[in-house]
Amino acid sequence: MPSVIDPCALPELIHPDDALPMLLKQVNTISETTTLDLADALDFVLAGDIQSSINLPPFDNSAMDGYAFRFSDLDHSLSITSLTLVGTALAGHPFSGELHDGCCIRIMTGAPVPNGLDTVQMQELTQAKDNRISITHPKKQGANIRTLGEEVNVGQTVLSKGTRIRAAELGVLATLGMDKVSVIRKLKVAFFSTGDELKPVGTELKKGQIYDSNRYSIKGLLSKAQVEWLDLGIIEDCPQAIEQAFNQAAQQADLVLTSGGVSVGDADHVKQVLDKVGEITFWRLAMKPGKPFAMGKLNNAIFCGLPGNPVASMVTFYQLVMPLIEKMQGQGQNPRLKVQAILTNDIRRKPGRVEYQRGVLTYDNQGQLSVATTGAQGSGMLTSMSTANCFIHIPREQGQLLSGETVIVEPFNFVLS
Ligand SMILES: Nc1nc2c(c(=O)[nH]1)N[C@H]1C(S)=C(S)[C@@H](COP(=O)(O)OP(=O)(O)OC[C@H]3O[C@@H](n4cnc5c(N)ncnc54)[C@H](O)[C@@H]3O)O[C@H]1N2
Ligand code: MOO
Repeated sequence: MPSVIDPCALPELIHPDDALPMLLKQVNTISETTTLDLADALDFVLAGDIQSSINLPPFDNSAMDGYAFRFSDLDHSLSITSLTLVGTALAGHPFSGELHDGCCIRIMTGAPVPNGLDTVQMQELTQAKDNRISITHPKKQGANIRTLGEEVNVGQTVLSKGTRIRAAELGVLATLGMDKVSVIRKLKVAFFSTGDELKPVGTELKKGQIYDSNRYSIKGLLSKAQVEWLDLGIIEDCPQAIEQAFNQAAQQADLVLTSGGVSVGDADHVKQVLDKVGEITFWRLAMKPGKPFAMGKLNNAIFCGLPGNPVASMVTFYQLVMPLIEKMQGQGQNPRLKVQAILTNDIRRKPGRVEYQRGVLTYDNQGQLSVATTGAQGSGMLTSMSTANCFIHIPREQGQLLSGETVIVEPFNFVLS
């Protein structure tokens, strides 16, 4: 029984592992699709399965620069056979001459292997003298040939609905010869910061004011998530102004994100306004940072209220909003990689909330994964996110941790890197 509990860990707080399915249950995938030129499709999500209309490779071709011949023409009582050179095949320029017994052709990587020849030997294992080529025997018939359809057959499903088109998928679609692709339209996300203390960058600060950093980190995250975003700026701590911004955001977006004003302070109006003009699905999670995270609905839009503390807003975006965006965009959930690592410093903490400490994960020359925290973990210290390459996941009931203990680490994926 732990002696001291985190005073912020009220019993009614929802475990983030329970919050995520609740959150995902509230959202549907966008049904509208659009057809794009392949060149414009990067980072969109496929609206349907992709079946190949061709075989890959479309013809037998050489995997090496060398010589093509019939395996049966080799004298298998020897280890080297001399064959007669009768022509050349280059990529894009097939050989079209006669092939008699005991002949070979010079062939380059990617060139079609003529009907009747069945094996290629790489140039380095051959010797050319005039039109005679001495070939060191390959181990087997068919060596160094990439055969028709060995990767993909006509009609085969190559990519599934819900796949995000990354560089590799763009290339795969091009390999299939597709110039157009049907995708799910981009999610529209509106966001604003709340807080009378917030000033835009490029202006001068008066006493008590700070710069609005959250709109920038959230914009960065939204850009990585490949959504269409609408920045509604900084909204003052005034219920009427927040209500007006909510209405504007909900008219234009599928998802409305705010930062700040979701805790219990006298100027924290976001939750009350949401309660008035929309509906609250849940509020306050047993997570650190990120406790006051709120989720709800604003007319047809989904609402997520991120806490104002800059690290809390990024952590809740990554842990909760990102999976929600993935679902709304029709993408399968990206499984988050988690690994075990040896902690190299003590962590003092009280049980009560799941914690996402910022860490630096390293792989040492003994083949060991080690992790150190980035230092002070205040949820206002955004430099801790910038220094980190991973989260150290600490379970709700865990008390302090000592150097040398094994911890679970979640390396940042492309959204945070
Ligand atoms: N009595 C309690 N106080 C607090 C609690 C609590 O449970 N009881 N929770 C704490 C936790 S945990 C968090 S996280 C914060 C979150 O509060 P809010 O979401 O209401 O955020 P604000 O009060 O508006 O701001 C918190 C903090 O962050 C700064 N901030 C806000 N917006 C931005 C921005 N866009 N860019 C940069 N920095 C921002 C703001 O100035 C405050 O310092 O509440 C705790 N309090
Ligand atoms: O722990 Mo709060 O959730 O970020 O400061």
